[in-house]
Amino acid sequence: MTAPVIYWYRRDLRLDDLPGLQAAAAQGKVIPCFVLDDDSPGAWAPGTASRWWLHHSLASLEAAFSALGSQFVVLRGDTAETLASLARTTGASAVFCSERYEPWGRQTDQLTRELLQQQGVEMHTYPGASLVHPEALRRPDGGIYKVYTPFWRRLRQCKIATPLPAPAASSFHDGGLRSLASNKWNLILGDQDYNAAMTQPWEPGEAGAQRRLQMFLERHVQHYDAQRNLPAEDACSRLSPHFHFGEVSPQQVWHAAACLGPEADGFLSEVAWREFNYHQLYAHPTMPEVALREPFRAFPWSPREDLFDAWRAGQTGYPLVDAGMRELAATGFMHNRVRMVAASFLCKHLLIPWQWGARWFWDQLVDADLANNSGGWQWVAGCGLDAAPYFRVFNPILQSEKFDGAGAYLRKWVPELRELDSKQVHKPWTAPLLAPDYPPPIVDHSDARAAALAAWDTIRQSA
Ligand SMILES: Cc1cc2nc3c(=O)[nH]c(=O)nc-3n(C[C@H](O)[C@H](O)[C@H](O)COP(=O)(O)OP(=O)(O)OC[C@H]3O[C@@H](n4cnc5c(N)ncnc54)[C@H](O)[C@@H]3O)c2cc1C
Repeated sequence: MTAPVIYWYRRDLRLDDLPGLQAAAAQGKVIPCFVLDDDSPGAWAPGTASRWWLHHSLASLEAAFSALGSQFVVLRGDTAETLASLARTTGASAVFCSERYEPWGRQTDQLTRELLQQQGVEMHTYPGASLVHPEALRRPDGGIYKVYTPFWRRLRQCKIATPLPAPAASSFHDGGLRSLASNKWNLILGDQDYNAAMTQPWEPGEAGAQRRLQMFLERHVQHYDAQRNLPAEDACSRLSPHFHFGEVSPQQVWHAAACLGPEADGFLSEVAWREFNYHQLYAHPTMPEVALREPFRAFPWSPREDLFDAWRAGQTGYPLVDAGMRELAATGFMHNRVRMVAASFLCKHLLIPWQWGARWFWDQLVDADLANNSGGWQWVAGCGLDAAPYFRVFNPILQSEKFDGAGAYLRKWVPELRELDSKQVHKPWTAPLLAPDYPPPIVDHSDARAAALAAWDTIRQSA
C-alpha cells in the first residue's frame, strides 16, 4: 500500500486552488493537518482578533473535511517536532505545504524541513500567498521593485496561474487520528460580548470567502472606483481577512475580477498593493520593525502613553479618528481611508512611533497581515520605499468633511455625535452643548502639524 502524505495547512485554509494539495493527492492519501504553535512566530503570533478568525476558519475547514468523510487533524506543539511525530506515527512519506513569506515562517519552515529530512521525510513547498513569486517578478536590472506604479504595470503583463479544483474526496485519509477538539484550541480569548459583536459582519471560511467575492463582483465592483474612499458606503470587498487566511487565493480573485474587463481595474490595482507589500517583505524581512528609509530610523518620536491610550480608545476628540478606532474595536476591521487617517494621526499629530500603532492593529484587526500591516504603516509614516511624503500631514477634519460629508459613518461609530448637524459633526468643539460626553481634541491640529514638521526637519537633510 502506498504511504500516506501530510498536507500541512498554514495560511491557506481552503480546498480549492491549492497546488500543494493537488500534488499531495497525486502521491498518496492525504492527511490534512494544522499545527497550533504560538512560539514560532514570537512577537507576531496571531493577535486577539486574528485568533477569533482562525478559530472559526479552522472549524469551517474541519466541517468541510468531515463532509468529505475525512478528518482535519489539529495538533498543538512545536511545529517541527509535531509534524515529525505525526509523520512517524502515520508512516507518512512526505509533507506538502504552500510557501509563506513571513520571516519567522521561512525560518520555521527551514527547521521543519531539516528535522523531517533526518527521518527520511521530504518536505515539498508549492506556490503560496502571492500572485507571482517575489523571485519571479523583478525589475529589468534584477532588483526588487521599490515603486508601486512600475510594479503594477509589470504585474499586469504576468501570466497568472489558472485556479485549480479541489482534489476528489477519495484523496483524503478516512480518520481515526489523534486531533485536538475545537474547545481545546484555546484561540478565542476575551469576553463573550467581544465574540458576539465579531460574529455580526463576518463569515470565516472558504464558503464565506466565495460568497463575499461573488457578492462584491455582482453588486459593488462597478461602484468601487467612485466609492472606495467613502467609509459610510458598502463599496469595498472586505475580502482582506479571507485573503490573509488563504480562504480564497489571489489567483481566484484575479481571474474572477479580470474577466469583467476594465470596470475591475481599480479593484485589481488595490489587490496589487497587497502583492507589492508581499514582495517588499520578502526582500526586507525587518520591515515589520525597522523603517525601510534609513533616515527615519533616527526620527525624534516623543511618545506619551496617555495619548496612545486615548487613540486606542477612540477618545482623541477628532471624530474620524475615533470612529475608526471604535469600528476597529467592535468589528476587527477599519475602512482603508480611515486606517490612513487614524494611523497618520498617531505618527504625526501624536508623534508616537508607527511601530506602536502597527502592534495595536496587529492585535485588533481580523485581517492583521505582516506584509500589509507593516507596509500600510510605513506608507503612512513616510518611511516606506514608496510612501506618502512625511510633510503631507493628513488634516483629520478635512478628511472627514471630504469622505464622510453627511457624517453617517461618524454618527454610526461615535453615538455621542448624533445630535450634531452635518457641519458640526466634523468639529464637535463648535457645539459642545450638543455632544457633552464627547472629549475635546487631545491636541490642537495646527500646533501638532507644526510639531510634526519640526520633528521631520531634524532628519530632512538625509531623508
Ligand atoms: C495603517 C494601515 C494598516 C493596514 N493593515 C492591513 C493589514 O494588516 N492587513 C491587510 O490586509 N491590509 C491592511 N491595510 C491595507 C488596507 O487597509 C486593507 O487591505 C483594506 O482596507 C481591506 O479592505 P477590503 O478587503 O475591503 O479592501 P478592497 O478595497 O476591497 O481591496 C481588495 C483587496 O486588495 C488588498 N488591498 C486593498 N488596499 C490595500 C492596501 N492599501 N495595501 C495592501 N493591500 C490592499 C487587500 O487584500 C484587499 O482585501 C492597512 C492599511 C493601512 C493604511
